[in-house]
Amino acid sequence: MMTLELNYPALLKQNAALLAGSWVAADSGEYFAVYNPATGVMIAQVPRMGRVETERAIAAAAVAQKQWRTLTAKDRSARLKTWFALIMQHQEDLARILTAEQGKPLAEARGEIAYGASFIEWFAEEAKRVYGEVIPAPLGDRRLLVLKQPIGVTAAITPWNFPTAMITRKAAPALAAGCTMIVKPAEQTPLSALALAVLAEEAGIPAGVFQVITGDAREIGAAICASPVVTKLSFTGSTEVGRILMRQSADTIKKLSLELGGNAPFIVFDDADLDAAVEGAIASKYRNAGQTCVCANRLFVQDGVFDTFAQKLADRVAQLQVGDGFVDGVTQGPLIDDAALAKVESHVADAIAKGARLVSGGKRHSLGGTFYEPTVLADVSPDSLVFGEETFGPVAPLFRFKTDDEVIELANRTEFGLASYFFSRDIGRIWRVAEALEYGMVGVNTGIISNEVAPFGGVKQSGLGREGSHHGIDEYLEIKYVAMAGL
Ligand SMILES: NC(=O)C1=CN([C@@H]2O[C@H](COP(=O)(O)OP(=O)(O)OC[C@H]3O[C@@H](n4cnc5c(N)ncnc54)[C@H](OP(=O)(O)O)[C@@H]3O)[C@@H](O)[C@H]2O)C=CC1
Ligand SMILES: O=C(O)CCCC(=O)O
Repeated sequence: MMTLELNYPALLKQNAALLAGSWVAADSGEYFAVYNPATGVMIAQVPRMGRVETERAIAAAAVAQKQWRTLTAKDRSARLKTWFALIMQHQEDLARILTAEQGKPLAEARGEIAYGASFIEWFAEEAKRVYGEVIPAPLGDRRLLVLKQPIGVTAAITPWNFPTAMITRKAAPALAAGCTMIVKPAEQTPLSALALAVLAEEAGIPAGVFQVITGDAREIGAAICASPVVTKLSFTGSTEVGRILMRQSADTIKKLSLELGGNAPFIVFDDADLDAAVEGAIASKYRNAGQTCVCANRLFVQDGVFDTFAQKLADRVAQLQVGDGFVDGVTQGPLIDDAALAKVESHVADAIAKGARLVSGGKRHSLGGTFYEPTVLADVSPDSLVFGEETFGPVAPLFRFKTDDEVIELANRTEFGLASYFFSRDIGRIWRVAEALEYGMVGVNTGIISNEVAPFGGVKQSGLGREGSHHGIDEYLEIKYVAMAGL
C-alpha cells in the first residue's frame, strides 16, 4: 500500500463516495482498489456502487436542484469562487493525489489542478451573466421574451487522463447555471474526483448538488441514461462508449455533450519556424505521455523540411526524461495500463511493417511496467493504423507531403474532427488552411490550445457541444420563449 504524504490528509478519501451529502459505502459493501500506474502499488480502495446507489443519487439531486436553482446567481457564484480558492489552496496535495493515481509528472499535475480550477473561477463569473432577451414583436400588443433556465439534474462520466479538469469543466457550468450534477469518474482515477467533492462540501455547496459515485461503469451509466429525471449527460472518453451512451439516452431524449476521440493532424509547412514547430510538437504530442484527445496524432511535414524537422524533433525528444512522476525532472510518466501499452506497441509495429523508419524510441522503456520510450517514426504510410486511430501514447508518426491541397485532404481524411495544428508564416496560407481544416479547434503556430475562456469541442464523430468559454454554460441551460399578448 502506498503512503501518500499530504498536508491535508482528509483529501484522500478511502472507502466512501459522496451521495446525498453523506460519505457512504456501497450497499453491497464491495470496494475496488486504485493503483499507482508508475509502481503498481495500491493507493486506496473506493466503493463499487451500481444501479441502486445511482438511483438514490438521482433522487437526491432532484431534491437539491429545487433549492439550488432558487439561490441568486451571486450566491451560487460566491460558493463556486470559494470552491476555486480551496482547490488552489490545496493545489499541491491535489496534484500529489493526481500523480499517484494517473502517473503524469507532478509539474503537469499541478498544471492540471490550476487548469481545472480555472473553469470553476470562470463559470463562477459567468453565473451572473446568464442574460435573456426581449425580441421586437411582429404585433403591437405583444411582448416576446426569452428566458434561460437551468436544464435540471445532470450527470457526467469522465475519463482517467484528466481526472480533475474533465470534472470541473462540466460541473462548474452546471452548478453555475443552477443545475445539480452526479459525477462518475473513471475507475483508474476516482481519488481526484472524491478530493474535489471534499472541497465542494467545505465550500458550502449543499448536499446533493455535487455528488460523486464510484463503481460499475455500465450499471451506473445505464441507470443515468434510463432516468427521465436526468435531463443532461456530459461525457468525455472514447468514441465507442460515447456511441453506447448516445444510444442509451435515446429513450429519454437526453441532451448530450460528448467529447470523444480525436485524430489530430499537426502540419509543418516549408515556411514554418522549425524550432517553434518542434516545441509545438513536443507540447502537443508528449504532454501526458501522449494520452490526450487533442494530442497530435499524425504529423505531416512538407518534403523540403522533412529531414531537418525529423532530426530536430529526435534531438529534442532525446531530452525527455521518462520515469515516476514524483521524481524531479521527469517529463513523461507511465501509460495508464497494459491495454494502453499494447495499443502503442501495435501501432508502432504496424507502422514499421508498412515501411516506416524508426528515428528514435520504438520500444518499452527499460524501467519496465507501462513505461514506453518517446518515439519518432518517419515516412509513415497513410495505410498504417496510426493514420486512422488515435494512438494515445508517446509516438510521433511523421508523414511526408508535397502540396497544400494534398495535406488538407490527408488531414481531413478521418471521421474525427477535434483538434488540429499547423505551422506556417504565410498569412494567406494561414487563413486558407485554418478555414479548410474540418476540426472544432485549430492551433496556428502553437501546440497548446486549451484554456477556460475558449470553446473546446469537436465536429464530425469527435462529439457534440462545447466546454469552457461563454458558450460552455449554454449546454446546461434551456431556452424558454414567453409570448405576452393583449398589452
Ligand atoms: N476523449 C478523451 O479524452 C479520451 C479518449 N479515450 C480513448 O479511449 C480509449 C480507451 O480508454 P478508456 O479508458 O477505455 O475510455 P472509456 O471511454 O472506456 O472510459 C471513459 C469513461 O467512460 C466510462 N465507461 C466505460 N464504459 C462505459 C459504459 N458502457 N457506460 C457508461 N460509462 C462507461 C469509464 O468508466 P470505467 O473507467 O469505470 O470503465 C470512464 O469513466 C483510449 O485509448 C483513448 O483512445 C480515453 C480517455 C479519454
Ligand atoms: O484529452 C482530453 O480529454 C482533453 C483534455 C485536454 C485539454 O483540455 O487540453
